[in-house]
Amino acid sequence: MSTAQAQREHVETILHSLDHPDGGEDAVIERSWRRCIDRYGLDPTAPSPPRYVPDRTLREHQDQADALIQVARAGVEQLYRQVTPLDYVVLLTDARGIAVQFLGASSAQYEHQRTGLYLGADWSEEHAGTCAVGTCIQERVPLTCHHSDHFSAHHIRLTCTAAPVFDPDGQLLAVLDISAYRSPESKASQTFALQVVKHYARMIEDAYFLQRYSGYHIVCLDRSREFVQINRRYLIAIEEDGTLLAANTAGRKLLRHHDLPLAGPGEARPFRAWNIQDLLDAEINEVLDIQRYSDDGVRAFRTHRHRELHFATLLEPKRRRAPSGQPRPGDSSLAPLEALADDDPAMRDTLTRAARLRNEPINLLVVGETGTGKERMARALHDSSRRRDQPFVAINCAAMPESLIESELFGYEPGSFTGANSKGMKGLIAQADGGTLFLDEIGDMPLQLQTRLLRVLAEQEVLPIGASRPVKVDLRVVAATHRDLRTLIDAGRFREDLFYRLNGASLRLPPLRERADQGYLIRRLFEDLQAERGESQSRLRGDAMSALLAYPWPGNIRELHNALRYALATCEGDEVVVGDLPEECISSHLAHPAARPAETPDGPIAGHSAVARPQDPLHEALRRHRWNISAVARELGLSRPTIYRRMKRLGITPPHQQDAL
Ligand SMILES: Nc1ncnc2c1ncn2[C@@H]1O[C@H](COP(=O)(O)OP(=O)(O)OP(=O)(O)O)[C@@H](O)[C@H]1O
Repeated sequence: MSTAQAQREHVETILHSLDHPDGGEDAVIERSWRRCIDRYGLDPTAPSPPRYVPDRTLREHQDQADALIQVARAGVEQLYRQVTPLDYVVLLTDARGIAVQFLGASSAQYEHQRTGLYLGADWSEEHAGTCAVGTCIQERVPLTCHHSDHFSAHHIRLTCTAAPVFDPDGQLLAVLDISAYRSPESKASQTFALQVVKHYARMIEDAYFLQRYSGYHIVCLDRSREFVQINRRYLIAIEEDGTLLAANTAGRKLLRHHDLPLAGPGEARPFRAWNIQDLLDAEINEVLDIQRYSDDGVRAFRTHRHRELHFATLLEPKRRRAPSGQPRPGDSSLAPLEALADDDPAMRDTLTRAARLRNEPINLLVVGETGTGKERMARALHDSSRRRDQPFVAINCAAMPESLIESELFGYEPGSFTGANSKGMKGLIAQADGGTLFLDEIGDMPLQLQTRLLRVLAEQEVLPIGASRPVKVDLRVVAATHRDLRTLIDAGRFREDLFYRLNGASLRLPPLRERADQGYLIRRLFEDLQAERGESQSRLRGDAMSALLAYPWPGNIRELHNALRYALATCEGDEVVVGDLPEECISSHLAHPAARPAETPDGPIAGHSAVARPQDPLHEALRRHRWNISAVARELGLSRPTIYRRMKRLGITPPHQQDAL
């Protein structure tokens, strides 16, 4: 049959089946065809060239799926090795159907790209019509979309089999797909493909689950004693007291079967409402001590509800906060990165990525608001990397006068321009040879220098001003910006090709106001300042700490740093108390935490004005205590002379003295 004839027949089949739905075994496909017509308004006869997202969008999708891609890598490669002799390619898409990982024979790259079986292709049903990935996303089930199951007549030579990968909350995370251009006519020929893809999707899902809950006890259950150690069918993560935290897909089914419905999409009951003892007829100690009380690390328990026999093993928690890029236990080289944060989830994700990337031969872009610690991150990356004994050279592209940037960066030969040093100068880029070049505020680099920098990065060599021969350099570049480089690119102020060179991967730093580990940062900054002042006696009293924690910090860690520096400089003795903090922190402490003075976005901390306003905290406290200086001193933790000094500085005169003036 000719292709045109096959396509015509295909369209007729679709239209006929929509008029006479039989709800048979291909009900999933029929539902999808109906969506294509009714919901997306697609036409099966219309040409449907593959749709690719732009490179930068692909990179965003890959960044978002990074944790999964890393975990899935070994599984995807293993699957590819199994199916490549049968001429399949392997795709991993995110939950929106964008292919974020692809493995296929490079000799057929043109065909892959033409068909859309390639990185960056959009296989959502809305765009591609009925297809394995898109329909799997809609239906949330493994399926094969074979030949004319595809909605578009242009896809009918393909056979594609996909299975969903769910995250521990039951949300769709990704879709794993294998596809081939040639296959037997019968759909039954793909039964084995379906089993294989389901198997690998489950392996990836479980690996992701184990990694995400590696800081907790994980109970592994199976109906067979022999298999529980190797199969680990049901995985349930629990707290020390048995509270249920999460379960893999099979585990969630098991719990539902025992009338313990868990919060998944659309389910109301929160996970933490249950305890492992609601499922198993066992004391929590018996579960946590499985290893101790059995020879082979396996114990049998019955379920409460159906008295079913299950065999259990237990995975012990690993250290909770270690970035997963940690190569071997006890590796102290990660300490500089580890020190940047405590238990803030966004920072932990960034640090995990940073740990993984620290020795990769790619350039990194650190993004975040002003003062969120971008330079600190660049330094920590350097100190954690194999380049740590080589130079770290930091350049602020915004602070350097434009006329100097070129010579500072690239250096110059003796006598190459008027005013130049007669001995010539080694540029900063060459000084960073072997180490890390940190380019801060890269968005402010003039366009003409961007072109030269691009050449340095592409060729790994630098041409000093006035020199005829370039000098080889071995660089790892970490660039940072608080600007949206994409907007600058669109405005023609930043070179897109340079952006891609610099953005081998990006690391995002959250603003201070969103960080959950503010207490940790305060303690660290306080210690740093003490070290800077060469002292170690001072301590931060509880009320000062509470005031700092309650203060609604904006995005900038530098403001917090300045507040502590001010407090250490003005405190009496070796204790910083709430009254030593800048006025606005005291004010916020005394009033409601939300009553925040007007912000000065990038400037220094406001509020050190020499003239007291009636709403100034000291003024307020004095009025509240009816000008009883001892009471105010007690509340602010300051001595009476300090209160008097501050009153003088702020020009505050008690009412009873005003008459005397
Ligand atoms: N994780 C951290 N732990 C302790 N101090 C930090 C941390 N991150 C930043 N700081 C401190 O906050 C201040 C600002 O940090 P840094 O200069 O690295 O920020 P930045 O984002 O590069 O700033 P800018 O946008 O102005 O260039 C510095 O005083 C730094 O020491």
